[in-house]
Amino acid sequence: MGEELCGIQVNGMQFEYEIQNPLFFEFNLNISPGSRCLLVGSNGSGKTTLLRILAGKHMVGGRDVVRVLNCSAFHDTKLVCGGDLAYLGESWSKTVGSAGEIPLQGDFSAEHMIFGVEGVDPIRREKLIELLDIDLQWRMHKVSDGQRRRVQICLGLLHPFKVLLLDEVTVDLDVVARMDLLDFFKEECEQRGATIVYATHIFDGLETWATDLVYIQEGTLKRQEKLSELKELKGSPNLLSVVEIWLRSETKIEKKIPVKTAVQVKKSSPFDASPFRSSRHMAFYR
Ligand SMILES: Nc1ncnc2c1ncn2[C@@H]1O[C@H](COP(=O)(O)OP(=O)(O)OP(=O)(O)O)[C@@H](O)[C@H]1O
Repeated sequence: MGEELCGIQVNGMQFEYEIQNPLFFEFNLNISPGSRCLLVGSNGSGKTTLLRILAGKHMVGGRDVVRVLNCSAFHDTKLVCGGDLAYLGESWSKTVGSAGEIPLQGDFSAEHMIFGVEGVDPIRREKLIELLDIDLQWRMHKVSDGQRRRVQICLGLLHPFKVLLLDEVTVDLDVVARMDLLDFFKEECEQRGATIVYATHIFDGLETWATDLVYIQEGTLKRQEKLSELKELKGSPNLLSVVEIWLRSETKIEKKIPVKTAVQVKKSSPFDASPFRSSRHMAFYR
């Protein structure tokens, strides 16, 4: 199969953060090229984890399990290095000891960062700077969250991606920037055949933007449909109300995990490994 015919395929994927409790088990997904696919699900359903796996940030199974553009998302590093696979997710941050993740606020100018990326088409760069209304003199330690986010998005889009994975990136943007960006993404799919997977809880304007929808619950694929064929959308005011009904009617999923995978663990108190176990340690958090 030629690369251009491939989008994203996941075949029998298993992934767990905790060995006795896989988040994804025998998970399959097929996203065709040129789609603008919304990834929906409640908090903790696995959207970010799935996008990070598709972005090659976790090694999951062998080379055949997670395929993007007919390459292994994790093993074929040329996907990301060459710019074909782009991921825009969590905001720039760094981990600082006990403070955890804090926003990265070095004194860099927007110009320094954007023009520091090599091999970029200057016309595409100008277009993105204008689209995102970026002032090249912005210093990253003195701008608002939304302004910093615009620079991050610009950097992520400088190379003409073939597959773009978006994790709630428009959340800090004002309504104009968000709508302009969505129009740009639509253009990229229609003109270049790019594929986009977009995880979000904000559905405004997405009924006409998206072509496909994937709904997951607790790591299980519940629905995958063309938006134009989504029956519920015909009888509902908007996508928000359709998704709201799905999420409100969720019931616990029992995963059929083979006994040898479901390692039996000794019953222990949830506080055994907790930093809050000792009241002496709690003093740090007062
Ligand atoms: N680093 C981690 N270690 C252990 N468990 C994790 C880790 N990250 C996520 N999880 C768990 O995996 C599950 C899926 O999390 P994930 O962040 O993928 O969900 P999500 O659908 O993106 O949620 P949200 O809508 O809140 O962003 C959650 O139950 C979460 O607690």
